[in-house]
Amino acid sequence: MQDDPRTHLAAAARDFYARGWMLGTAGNLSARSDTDTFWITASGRPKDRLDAGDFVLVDLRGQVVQAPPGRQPSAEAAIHETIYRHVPDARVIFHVHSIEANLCGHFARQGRLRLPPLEMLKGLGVPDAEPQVDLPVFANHLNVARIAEDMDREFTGALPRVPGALIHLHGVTAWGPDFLAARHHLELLEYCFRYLVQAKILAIGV
Ligand SMILES: CSCCC(=O)C(=O)COP(=O)(O)O
Ligand SMILES: [Zn+2]
Repeated sequence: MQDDPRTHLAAAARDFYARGWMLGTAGNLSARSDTDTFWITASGRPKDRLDAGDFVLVDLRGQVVQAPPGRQPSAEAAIHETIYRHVPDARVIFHVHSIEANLCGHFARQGRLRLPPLEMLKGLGVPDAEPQVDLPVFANHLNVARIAEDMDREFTGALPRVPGALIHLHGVTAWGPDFLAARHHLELLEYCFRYLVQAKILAIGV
């Protein structure tokens, strides 16, 4: 049970809820199970109290493989599928709704958010001395399939240099090869967002 991905996902959700990133059932988390399937949070569940009955096993074509009674996969499972199909080393995906991520969408230009050139970017796999790195920003759509299609098109051209993406006025998604790396990537992106918001308030050019 200790190594059940659902245990790790529930613990991550409690942590993110406590940080104010998954309030009011917002967000969804997933982890690859084997080559073709992943566990994802069921839709509409409170993220501070998930248990094994709050996860659905789906395959990379969106088919439900195993679901507890009355549970549907996250409405945003198609976004997770798209990332798993394109990013071979993504095995854990965290999607959360923080205030700072949503404010930073307003700083994006032409579907890109320039990240601040901080030392912290090394933790996102950018070791450059003077980094100029953009995070992809996707339009939000009521029809989640459209977001996934936009992401599929973009990632078919090139994968983002950092393991994450923003959906405007919605939230951020970060991924990694394991639970710890995915959490670090999410924390580092959220740190960048807080920095950008503070820099704007202080009128510091980034
Ligand atoms: C109140 S959050 C609105 C839906 C959303 O964006 C989200 O992340 C949660 O959707 P889910 O179906 O995974 O519960
Ligand atoms: Zn969402």
